Amino acid sequence: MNIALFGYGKMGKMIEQIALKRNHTIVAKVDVDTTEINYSEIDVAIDFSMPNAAYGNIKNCLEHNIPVISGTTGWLQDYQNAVDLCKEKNGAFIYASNFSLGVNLFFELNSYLAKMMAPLKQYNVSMEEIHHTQKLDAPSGTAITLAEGVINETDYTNWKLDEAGEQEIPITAKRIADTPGTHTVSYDSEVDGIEIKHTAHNREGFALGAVIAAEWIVGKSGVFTMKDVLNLS
Ligand SMILES: NC(=O)c1ccc[n+]([C@@H]2O[C@H](COP(=O)([O-])OP(=O)(O)OC[C@H]3O[C@@H](n4cnc5c(N)ncnc54)[C@H](O)[C@@H]3O)[C@@H](O)[C@H]2O)c1
Ligand SMILES: O=C(O)C1=N[C@H](C(=O)O)CCC1
Repeated sequence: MNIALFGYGKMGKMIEQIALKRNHTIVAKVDVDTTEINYSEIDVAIDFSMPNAAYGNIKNCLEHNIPVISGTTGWLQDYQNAVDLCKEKNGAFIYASNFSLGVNLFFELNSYLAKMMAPLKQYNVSMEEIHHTQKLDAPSGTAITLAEGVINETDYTNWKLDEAGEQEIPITAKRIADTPGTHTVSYDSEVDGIEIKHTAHNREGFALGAVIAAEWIVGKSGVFTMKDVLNLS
C-alpha cells in the first residue's frame, strides 16, 4: 500500500517504521514546510499532525478521494465538518483519539464499569491523564473519549478540566517528561475506591493500530471508528 504521512514528528516517524515492516511504501512525508503533494500515488493518508493542521489535511485528502486515518487530537470542533465532507465525497475516514488495541479494550472496560456504577450514587468518578511535556492539548483526546463513555452510561452530563461542578466529570491533566500516555478512571466513595488504569510503555501500540486501520479502510467508504476496525461489540 502507498501511504502518505501527514505530520512527520514523533508519531509520523514511528508509523513509518511499522508501515515499512508490514511491507508498505511511504510515498509522502508531509510536514509544515511541504509545498507539493502528488495525491495520485497515495492509497491512504495517515494524519498525526497538530490540532490547527489536522482538519486542513483531512479536507485536502477527502477532496482528492484519499481515505484518511486521523490520530491528531485537539481539532474536534471540526469533526462534524469532516464527517459531512466524507459523506458528500463518498470517501472513507476514521478518527480515533487512541489507536492502540489496549486502549480500545480499555474503552470497552470503561463503558462496562460505568454501566455497573450508574445506580451507585455514593461513588464519584474522576479521571487523570499523564503525558509528555510537548503535548499541546489538554485534556488528552483519550481522556475525552473515556469521559464520553461514562456520560453515555450515567447521569454525568459533561467533563471539565480540574474543578468540576455537579454532574461533571473532573479530569486532571499532568505533564511529565517522556510519558507516552497514562489514563486512570477512578470511582470513590467514603468507604472505598475502584480504579482502572491503562499505561502506554511506548508509542508503538498507537502506530501499529493506525497502520492496521489504514490497511482496513482501503476499498471501503464511510465514516468508521476503531470499534469497526477491531470488530469490538
Ligand atoms: N490517536 C492516537 O493514538 C495518538 C497517539 C499519539 C499521538 N496522538 C496525537 O497525534 C498528534 C501528533 O503527535 P506527535 O507526538 O507525533 O507530535 P509531534 O509534535 O512530534 O509531531 C507533529 C508534527 O506535525 C507537524 N505539522 C505541523 N503542521 C503541519 C501541517 N500543516 N501538515 C503536516 N504536518 C504538520 C509538525 O511540524 C510535527 O512534525 C498529536 O495531536 C497527538 O495528540 C494521537
Ligand atoms: O502523545 C500524545 O499526544 C498522545 N495523544 C493522544 C491523546 O491525546 O489521547 C493519545 C495518547 C498519546
